[in-house]
Amino acid sequence: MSKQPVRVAVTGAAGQIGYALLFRIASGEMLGKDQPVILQLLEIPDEKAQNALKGVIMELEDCAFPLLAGIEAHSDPLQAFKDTDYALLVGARPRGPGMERADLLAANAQIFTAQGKALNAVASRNVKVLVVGNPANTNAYIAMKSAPDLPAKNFTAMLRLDHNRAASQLAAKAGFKVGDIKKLTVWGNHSPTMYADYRFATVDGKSVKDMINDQAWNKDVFLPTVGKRGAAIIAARGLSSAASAANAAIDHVRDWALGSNGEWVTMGVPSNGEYGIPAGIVFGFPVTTENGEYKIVEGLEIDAFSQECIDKTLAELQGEQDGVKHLL
Ligand SMILES: NC(=O)c1ccc[n+]([C@@H]2O[C@H](COP(=O)([O-])OP(=O)(O)OC[C@H]3O[C@@H](n4cnc5c(N)ncnc54)[C@H](O)[C@@H]3O)[C@@H](O)[C@H]2O)c1
Ligand SMILES: O=C(O)C[C@H](O)C(=O)O
Repeated sequence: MSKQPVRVAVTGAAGQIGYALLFRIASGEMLGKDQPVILQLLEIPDEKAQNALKGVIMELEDCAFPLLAGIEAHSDPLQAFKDTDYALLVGARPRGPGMERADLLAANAQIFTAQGKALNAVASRNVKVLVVGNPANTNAYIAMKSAPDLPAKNFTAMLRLDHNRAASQLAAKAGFKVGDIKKLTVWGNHSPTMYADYRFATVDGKSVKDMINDQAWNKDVFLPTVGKRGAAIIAARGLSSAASAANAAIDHVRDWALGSNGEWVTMGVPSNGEYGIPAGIVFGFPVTTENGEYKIVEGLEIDAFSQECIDKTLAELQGEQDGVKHLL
């Protein structure tokens, strides 16, 4: 018997990431090749954005995806999030010329407060939320705080792009196949302060740290390369990463919904105090996923260098989250 469709809301649906994301969701790459989906797409109430969204919908129709059970276009989050099972919050206010970081935080706080409230009011009580729009961890925190009737654990931020970038850099350095790496993680904020940690990583049971055995490369090449990869792509393309970000969103939600088969993946999730991260901070952690739930991998040893890196990214996040407290 065929499955009932699930509802997937995507915000910023006419943007760059949306264009790289929607077709893959509709083809079954995110929730499985047997799972019909209804897309509930949100764009700003602006003629140009709504027209662009119409064009994207025409293209979705023209793909004749057998799993695409419906498409809706909206400009109001209360309609876009109605009964939704998944919400991918991609749309955000980009930093404009002369805009200070505090202005960016405030502009996004407004968007994610409204969207959190709308999810609280109308989404499925089990909605799984992924925030992609930057600053992703803080936006997820704002949405979570604005949705007190939904489980806090259902609000997550995207660190998977950092995780995938780290895997790829390590594979190139040590000469293994990128898909063979296990037990890699990225701690903290989706920003240049993130800490990509390969101390526990293995390939065919062998330690990646031992294979590389070069702490200077870790500190001076690997971490800055992964941390500044987004900026390097903007410099090269003149636009921020979109296909790789959409790919990471697919990976994040697929593993959350369908399970990681015991493997570690990185998700930005609200802390319950693990590793000394204050409760409620949305932080990148290693997790395993099963039956639609994630579980933070606990008990890992944190050495002095790692603690220093974790403290730095935590301090940045606390600064961001303190900066929006008065708006919540
Ligand atoms: N977490 C990550 O790893 C990661 C990676 C890459 C990009 N990003 C972020 O993702 C976001 C989207 O990137 P993009 O390249 O698609 O940008 P984009 O500017 O091409 O598209 C964003 C879209 O969101 C829409 N939008 C803005 N505010 C909205 C709102 N309140 N409701 C609904 N839609 C809204 C805009 O109209 C636009 O169409 C940016 O914030 C970017 O910095 C995050
Ligand atoms: O949009 C950006 O500022 C960069 C993006 O978060 C990325 O990591 O590629």
